[in-house]
Order: sequence, then C-alpha cells, then structure tokens
Amino acid sequence: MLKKLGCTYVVIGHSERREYHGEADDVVNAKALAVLANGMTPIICVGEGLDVRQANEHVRYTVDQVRGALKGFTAEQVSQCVIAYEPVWAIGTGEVASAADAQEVCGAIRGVLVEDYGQASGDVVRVLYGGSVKADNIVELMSQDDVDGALVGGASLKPDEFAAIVRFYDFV
Ligand SMILES: O=C(CO)COP(=O)(O)O
Repeated sequence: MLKKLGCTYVVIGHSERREYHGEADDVVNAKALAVLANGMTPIICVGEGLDVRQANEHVRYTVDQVRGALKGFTAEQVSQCVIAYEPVWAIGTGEVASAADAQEVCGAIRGVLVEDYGQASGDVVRVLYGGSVKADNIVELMSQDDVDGALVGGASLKPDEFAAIVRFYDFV
C-alpha cells in the first residue's frame, strides 16, 4: 500500500509505535524486510527512555535495538537502511540531547554496523539524530562525526524553522 502511494521512506520502530503498539524489535525487523522487499528505504528508530539513560545503559540498550532490528540482514540490506537515534526523553519535550550525547550513541551505532557488517556498510548507512531538533541546535548536531542527518518532528510544522534546519549549512 505505501509503495502504491508513492512512498520512498518508511519510519519504523518510532518510540510511540514501540510504546503504544507493541512494535518490538522482531516486528521492526519484519517491517524493515518488507520495506526493503518493496523497494523503499526503512528509517529504523532506536533510542532509550529516561530510566535507561539515568542508569547509564543508553549505549548498550540502543545498540541492542539496532542489532535486533537488523537480525539476519545481509550487509547489502543493511547498506540500504537509515538508522535514527531518538532518545525518548528528548522527543517533543524541548529537551535536546547535547551534541556530545548524540555523537556518543550515533558513533556506537556506526561501530556495531562496522563490526557486524564491515567497514563499507558501516560507512554508507546514514545515522540520524532526532529529538527536539531546531534551527538553533542543528549546526552543532550536524558537526558531529557520526550524525549524518536529523529526523525532525515538531519543527517541521513551522515553515521558517524547518527551512532554516534544511539550510543549516548556510550558517556553518
Ligand atoms: O519523534 C520525532 C521525529 O520522529 C522527533 O520529534 P520532535 O522533533 O518534535 O522532538
């Protein structure tokens, strides 16, 4: 159905789907395979809640979600995926992870992709950060080595704000 509607990217495993619709890693895995089989690109969302962050388990937790979502994938399939790190405590709250927080987890995600699927796959996968991204924090987030882009929620509903995010490179 999404393919027929002309969709090219499909967001999977968003924290709201995980929380309210039981979209666990096995479902995310099956959906990502279905998206790829239909010639679209899965954007696989991962990220920890506040309790996990406070327990300092965020890297292990998020990396486990990535591995669960990609279980059984070939390196070629992985190369076609986008991963979005969205710490749940930063979504729609105005609470943005610091650029260093984003880099820590996005870097760890890239690390496991390289470890499990090789350097070429790890390099080609786009790792995004999402959670209260705005015009005034996009430059710092995008300057991190392993943050390749952003998954923007609320700010995408404000034309001027979103345009400034998309054109962040004008401010670098
Ligand atoms: O969940 C998000 C995008 O999928 C992020 O939303 P906000 O940018 O509103 O925090």
